[in-house]
Amino acid sequence: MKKELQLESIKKWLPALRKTSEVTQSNHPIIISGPCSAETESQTITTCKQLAATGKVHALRAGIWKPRTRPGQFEGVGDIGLEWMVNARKETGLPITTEVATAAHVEASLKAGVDILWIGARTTVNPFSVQEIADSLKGVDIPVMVKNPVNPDLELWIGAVERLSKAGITKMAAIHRGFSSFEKGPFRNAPMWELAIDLKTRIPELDIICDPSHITGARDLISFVSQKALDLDMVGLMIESHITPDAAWSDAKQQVTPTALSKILDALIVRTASSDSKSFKDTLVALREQIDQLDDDIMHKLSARMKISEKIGQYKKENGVTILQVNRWEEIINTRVAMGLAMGISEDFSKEFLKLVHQESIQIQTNVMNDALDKHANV
Ligand SMILES: C=C(O[C@@H]1C=C(C(=O)O)C=C[C@H]1O)C(=O)O
Repeated sequence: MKKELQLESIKKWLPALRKTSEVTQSNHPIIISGPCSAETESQTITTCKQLAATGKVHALRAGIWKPRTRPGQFEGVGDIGLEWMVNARKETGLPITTEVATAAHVEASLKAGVDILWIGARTTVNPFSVQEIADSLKGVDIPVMVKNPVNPDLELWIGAVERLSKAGITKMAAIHRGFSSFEKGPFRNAPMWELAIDLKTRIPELDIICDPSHITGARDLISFVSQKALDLDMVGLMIESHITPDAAWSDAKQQVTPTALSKILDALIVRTASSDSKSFKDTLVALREQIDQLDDDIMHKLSARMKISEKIGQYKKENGVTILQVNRWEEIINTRVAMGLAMGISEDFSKEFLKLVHQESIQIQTNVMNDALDKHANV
């Protein structure tokens, strides 16, 4: 059972940032950019000025306190960096945002007049830290963005939003930066888009921004992930930029120059969440009716399959035969995957889908074998 959300009102504040740039169309993504870390005053200010000159950036970011995996790496310049950011705002007129991980960071950022705060993935993961930040923000009306936790736990992500909401923060957004995974894939952090989709479903009023820099960890892949984020109706992108990315003191591989950022943004296709065209709507309705019918068929077939599995379970019980039948299962996987491939269904999808069906089938037979009183208990 999903727990009821403990949220006060969430106000949409990100769209108002559009007026800070030349790109003001209502569906255009909100772009937040700036260096991974503020390194020197000139690096910070020059990067920010070049970003502002593109006319495509709505807010400036820079890390001042950097959580690093191992000690001995560059851990940020500390409070002095806030002054540089404030100067960057003065030079560009753009709002500034930085990451806070402790009450002391919040205090320093508020004192300096930072416009927007964000909570990083390594902080969202820890309810003590999130609560400390929430407590330090009581009575303060500042926008806060919450990155997903490093592990794929939607409840932790939602929990952080709830803690801030209970502290009275109303201007919030989520940042999707991907999830650490043991198995290394093509990206630095696995996007696991389904978690962002689940968050959007659970809290529709919470805007989501994508952070393709941290998902990819590689500048060449940023365009691809950015486009996907827009096509999943995310409202904006946070992309790291640096005047000389290869010489950056942190995350060199994923930063881009302001010029490269501008090119990435120009190439993005911005689509709208809906269309007013009558013929589009009519066609969509007709196609969705076909999907409804097919889903109806699929659900009936699944139900029929589970009923047969239940019968098999009963029969196995009477004959003292085990539930799991590996040979039969292997045969099913092999034949269905081949069938799927011939029909244009990917191997990954067929395998995942069949695994779920098998799990449920085993569960049903387990219930039969054990005469489980509660048929829904996962025993
Ligand atoms: C249904 C059976 O039991 C299990 C479930 C299977 C299925 O859902 O297709 C296949 C093999 C068994 O692991 C069976 O033995 O046929």
